[in-house]
Amino acid sequence: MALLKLSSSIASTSASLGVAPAIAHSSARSGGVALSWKHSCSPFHAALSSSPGCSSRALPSGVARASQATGVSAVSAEDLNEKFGAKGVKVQSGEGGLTKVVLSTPAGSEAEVYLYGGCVTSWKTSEGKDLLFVRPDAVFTGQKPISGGLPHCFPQFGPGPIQQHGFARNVSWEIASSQSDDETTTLVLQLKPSDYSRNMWDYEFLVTFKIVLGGEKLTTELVVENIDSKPFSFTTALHSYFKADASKTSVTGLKGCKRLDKPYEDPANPIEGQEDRDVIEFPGFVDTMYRETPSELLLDNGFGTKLSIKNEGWTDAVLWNPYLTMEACYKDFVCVENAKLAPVELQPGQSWTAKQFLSPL
Ligand SMILES: O=P(O)(O)OC[C@H]1O[C@@H](O)[C@H](O)[C@@H](O)[C@@H]1O
Repeated sequence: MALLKLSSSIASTSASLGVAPAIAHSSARSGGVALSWKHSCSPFHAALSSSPGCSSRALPSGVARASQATGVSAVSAEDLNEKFGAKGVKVQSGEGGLTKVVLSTPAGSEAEVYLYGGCVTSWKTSEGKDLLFVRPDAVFTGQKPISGGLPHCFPQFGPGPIQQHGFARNVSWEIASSQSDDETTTLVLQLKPSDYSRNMWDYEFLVTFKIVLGGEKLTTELVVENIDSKPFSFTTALHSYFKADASKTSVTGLKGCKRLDKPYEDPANPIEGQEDRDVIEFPGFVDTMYRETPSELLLDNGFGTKLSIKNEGWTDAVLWNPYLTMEACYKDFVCVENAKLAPVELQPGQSWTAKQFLSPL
C-alpha cells in the first residue's frame, strides 16, 4: 500500500543549486574498456531513451531530450563541503568533474552519491565489497543519466509520454542536509522543478531522497510532495543495479505475483502472467515487472552474498538483465528495482513516501 499522507510543511533547502551549463569533461568509467553495444533501438527507445545509439529520431513535440538536461552543480564541491562536510560526509569533485558525496561510518562502510541524478553509485560494506554496479558505458558528463548504482525513475517509469524513466536521473539534485553520529551517516538530497522538467512535466513538486548508511545497511527514503495548486500523478522506481555473477544469481520472494514481461522489441506491450517460480534465475534476457510484491526480496548475487531488499511503500518490483543486448557487461549485474508502477495521484499538499532497506544477511 502506498503511504499517502498530508504534508504539513515543506523542508527548506540550505543550498541553492540550479541546473547549470554542462562542462566539457567526458569521462567513461570503463577505464578504457572497449565498448561494443548491441543495445539496438526498440521503437520506444529510439524516440526517448538515452541508450547508446538510440538518439536520432524526432521527439514528440514538447518532449525534451535527456541530453538537453545538464547537471553540473552551480556551487563548487569545496563550497558544498564547507557547508555540509562532517565526520563521515565529504563533498568532492568526482568523475567528469561532477560533484559527489562520500559517506562513511565508523564501522567502515562507505557509499558514494552523485548530485547529478541523486544517484548512489557505490555502497561498500565494512569488508570493502561494493555491492552496487556501475555499467562500463556509464558517462559522467552531466548530460546523460549515470547508468548504474541506484538511479531514480521519476516521474515516469515508462514506457510513457515523456522520456524513458523520466527526468530525475538526468538533473542535478541539491544537498538539503547531512548528519553523522557514531553509528550512522545521513545525506538528504532534494529535487525541485526547473524549466527542463516543466517543459515535459509541468508541475511543482519537491522530491526528497534521504540516504542513511548505518553499519552494514543502506537505507533510502523517497518522498514526493505535490506543492502545486493542481493534482498530479506519477510512477517511479529505484532502478537498483547490483553487482552479480548473473549466471549464478537468483531472486526469491516473487512467487505468486502478477508478472508483466516486456519484450525487448515492444516494451509498451508487456505479456501478462503469474510467477510460479520460488527462485528466479537469469539465464537470458529478463525484463519483467511484478505487481503487488512482498515487503522483502532476497538477492543471491552469485558471489556468496545474500542481500535482503526490504521495502515500505514500494508496491511493485522490476527484474532486468539485458543479456546479449549489452554483451560487455550483462554477466556482471542484475537490476532488482523497487517500483511504483500504478500511478500515484497526489492532490495539492499531499505526499507519498517509500523506503528501501538493503542489508547483507
Ligand atoms: O537503459 P535505461 O534507459 O537505463 O533502461 C534500462 C532498462 O530499465 C529497466 O528498468 C526497464 O524495465 C527496461 O525496459 C530498460 O531497458
